[in-house]
Amino acid sequence: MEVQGDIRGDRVRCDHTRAWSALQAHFGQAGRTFDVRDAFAADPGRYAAFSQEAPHVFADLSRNRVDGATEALLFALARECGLEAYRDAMFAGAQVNSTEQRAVLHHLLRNPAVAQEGQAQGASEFIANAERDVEATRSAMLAYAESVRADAQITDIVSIGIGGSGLGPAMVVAALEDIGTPGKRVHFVSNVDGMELGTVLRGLRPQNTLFLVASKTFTTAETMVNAHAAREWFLSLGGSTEADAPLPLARHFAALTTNIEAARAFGITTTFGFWDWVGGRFSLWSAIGLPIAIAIGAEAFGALLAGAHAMDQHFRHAPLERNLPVRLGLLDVWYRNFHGFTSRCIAPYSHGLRRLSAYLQQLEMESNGKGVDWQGRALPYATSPVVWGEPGTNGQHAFFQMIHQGHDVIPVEFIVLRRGGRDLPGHHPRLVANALAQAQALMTGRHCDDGHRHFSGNRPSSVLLLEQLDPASLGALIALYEHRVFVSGMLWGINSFDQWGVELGKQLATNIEPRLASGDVAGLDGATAGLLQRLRAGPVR
Ligand SMILES: O=P(O)(O)OC[C@H]1O[C@H](O)[C@H](O)[C@@H](O)[C@@H]1O
Repeated sequence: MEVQGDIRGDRVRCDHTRAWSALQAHFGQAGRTFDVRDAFAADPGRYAAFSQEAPHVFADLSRNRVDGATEALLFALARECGLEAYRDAMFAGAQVNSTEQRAVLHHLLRNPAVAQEGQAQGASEFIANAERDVEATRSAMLAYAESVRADAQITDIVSIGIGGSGLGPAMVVAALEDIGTPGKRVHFVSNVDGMELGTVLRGLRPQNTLFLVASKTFTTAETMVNAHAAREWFLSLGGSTEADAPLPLARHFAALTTNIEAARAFGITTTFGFWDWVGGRFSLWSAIGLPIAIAIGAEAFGALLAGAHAMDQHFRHAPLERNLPVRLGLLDVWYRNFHGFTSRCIAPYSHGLRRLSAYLQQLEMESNGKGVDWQGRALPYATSPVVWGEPGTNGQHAFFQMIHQGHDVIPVEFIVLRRGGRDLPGHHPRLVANALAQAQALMTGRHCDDGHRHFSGNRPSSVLLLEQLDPASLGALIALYEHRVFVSGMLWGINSFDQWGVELGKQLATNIEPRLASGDVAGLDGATAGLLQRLRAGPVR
């Protein structure tokens, strides 16, 4: 298929720029000793200058260790690296996933123009074809979702998928459970540990269950093992592979995949496709989002897409200085490579967002946890921070001790909703007060001569404020994170869209599994051989 040119040659790695050297000097002179409290005292306009409006999201970045001079250098860095041209090239369909020679076009999945106008003006043939495919698949998938919602016989939907084929839908369905369809339970199964699927199946009846097998490749070992086990369960309880039988497999299984042939070979006739230009961790907007569409309906799914599209437009068109994904991505580089902060804590003050950290771990760490640049050269600097977290206020009673008083500085991202989900009097104000208090405590600290009670302060945090947790806000929030990862990954000179680092372990597991039965330890390292022999002292089954 024809795609736009390969623009790798236009990239400049961050450490090969003048701005990088200038930032190093700036860090030595001012960055290392920067105190946010002094910055507020010196600049009454600081809150406004470091606030950023974006679609559905308002960000307060004022409690970070940056000032105008720092940001000016970071914007210069972005420009020298060629961020704007690279961003535009991604949107135009260039093969920014260079190690797999693939375009990166998940944004097309949420572009309403694809449905309204068909082919965009001036789009390449490749993009025009992709847009047609998107529209056809989206209509079919949403019609199917509505038919499942209207089907009173189906009470339980079991989505089997892992990584990008599980985390996004599971996170979104949890976040939007308030608008979930009554009478439909959506379950997610990822782990190859039979405890997970077994526990879900225990409460189900085959005639009331729809299985969705979600796998981009339709080869992922965990998903295939679980899908085959689900199939066995279904057939053992009266299901049949015959189309005209009373309980046909074809009616109770659907597949979401780029590998339609493999799904058909499995016996699944209802399939919804997507394409190699949708990375797994960017795929919840595609057919992989079918469990979401069943849970919340086609209209709300459309609102999720529209929120993400609004953020796409902001990222494409806002000047760098007022561009929220850009400002956050640059902050990530500043913290990781100059301050040397190794992790970032995600603290959503929202029970609905309880799976957000897990989702972001894949999005950020699988995208940017790389050690070589796009040409395969070893990088002399760190890339992705560790991303972790738990919803507030739970985290406060667990690990916030370390964030307030531990040796490491850990920037925190507070996610706060103006309006809470359920109207239980008093809960939401208390939740919000806690988020604001934590951010305040981290920054201001509190002097005490007793070292145990001393809070050093000057601990950075950001606040992302949403009106409420609705589909549009959630779509915008997720797209914000996607683009932020693009920005920092671009500056670091890495390919944010491959994941070669997951391959070796998969291959070794394939080699080890038969050895658990045979006991053959030939050629294994001492530790693996020792553990294998110990495990064989009793049956592993
Ligand atoms: O959707 P699948 O092909 O089943 O892949 C599921 C997941 O497994 C892979 O190993 C990758 O690490 C992920 O990026 C991917 O999302």
